[in-house]
Amino acid sequence: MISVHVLEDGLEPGDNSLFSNSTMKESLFAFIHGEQEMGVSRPTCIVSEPFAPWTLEVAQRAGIPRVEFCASNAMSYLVLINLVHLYSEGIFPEKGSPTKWTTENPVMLDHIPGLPPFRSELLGREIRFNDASHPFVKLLTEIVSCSKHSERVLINSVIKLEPMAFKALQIQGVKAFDVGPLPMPGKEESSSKAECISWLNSQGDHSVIYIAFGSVATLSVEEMHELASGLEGSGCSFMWVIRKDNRGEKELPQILPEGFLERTKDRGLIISWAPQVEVLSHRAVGGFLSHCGWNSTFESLQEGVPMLCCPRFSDQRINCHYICEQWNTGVEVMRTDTGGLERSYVEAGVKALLHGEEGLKARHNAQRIMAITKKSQKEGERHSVANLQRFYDDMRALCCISDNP
Ligand SMILES: O=c1ccn([C@@H]2O[C@H](COP(=O)(O)OP(=O)(O)O[C@H]3O[C@H](CO)[C@@H](O)[C@H](O)[C@H]3O)[C@@H](O)[C@H]2O)c(=O)[nH]1
Repeated sequence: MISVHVLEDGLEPGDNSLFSNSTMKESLFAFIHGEQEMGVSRPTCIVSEPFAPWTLEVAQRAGIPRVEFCASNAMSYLVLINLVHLYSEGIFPEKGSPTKWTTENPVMLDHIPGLPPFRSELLGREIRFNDASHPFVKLLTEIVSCSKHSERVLINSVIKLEPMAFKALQIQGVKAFDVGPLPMPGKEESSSKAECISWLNSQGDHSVIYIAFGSVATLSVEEMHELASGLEGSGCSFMWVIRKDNRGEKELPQILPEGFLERTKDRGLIISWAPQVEVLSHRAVGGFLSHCGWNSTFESLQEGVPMLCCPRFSDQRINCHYICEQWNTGVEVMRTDTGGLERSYVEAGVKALLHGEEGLKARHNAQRIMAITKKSQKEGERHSVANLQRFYDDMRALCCISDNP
């Protein structure tokens, strides 16, 4: 049974200072201490997000282990804990000096022990730093140090999908456990479920492109226009999630090209939140245009749906690399020189995925991976469940907790 306790964080609404916060530190310690006093349900460990290194100090004060949970995959975790090392190798140009590498002119990085060389552009612009005093670099240094003190790292992935990254973690001494895929909690607006499914029921097999950018990434109005025009030009049916927070106070006609809704009303459905897993498992869905968030990537693989990749930031480039180059379960939308969306590229990508040779191959590979996932589930011994149990047993042993305290 899971019981949820809400702790005081001392933050103003909208303040996301998760990384270091003394109120949270004290609240968490007081909570653990209180539970320990009561004895019956004393915590065995702290399971912490890597980006909250302050939880290590709380765990040490409470005398319990800290374990990390990585909501993304093993490769992303590996990159995270090696970034400071990459910075110190000088792979990022000094301010003012000519760029050593760019997206257009990538170089191969071979600095991560245990990992084959990978293309530099997998590391997005937002994490390319050359200044050791930058707050992000300082945070990373703390993350790396805490990671070394973590008993285990639970990763929301499966080893069969990324054996090399798990191997590299092992080589680097990280005790990584694959515990994915973990189910995602539903969201309130799933009341659109009946509408979505009934609309999909009226569409042909594999004829619909589903478009969603997860819960964080947003598109500018210009990008919305390019995406909409590309969809229109493709002539394909589409289901498009435009979150309320991505349109603010504006109504749909204000953020989409003039007349777009009217012209596409017979073949398009726009909603503010979809029952994504149900949508992906529907026979009518032929492809998923996605930002490549890890959960979306995983869900698409589990349902055998090929992807049209449009990564935005963070681990999404790594996920896109897996999709397009390792598993071959999708294709990437071409970008403009400045990295933006362009209608003709969107149109070409949608057509290629739904009707082209590349799309057919991607679907075939996605279905092959889906079959592997389903098979291992059927065998009843889901590796991840076994790993979670093993982790739990280990933590209990570490804390010397018996069943009858
Ligand atoms: O209309 C929608 C849109 C999304 N989802 C669900 O929301 C989740 C979205 O997760 P994900 O694809 O991982 O995207 P984000 O929510 O943006 O995830 C953040 O966290 C991920 C895990 O760390 C990272 O991989 C991403 O880069 C980061 O943006 C998935 O389970 C979807 O099924 C819905 O149910 N309905």
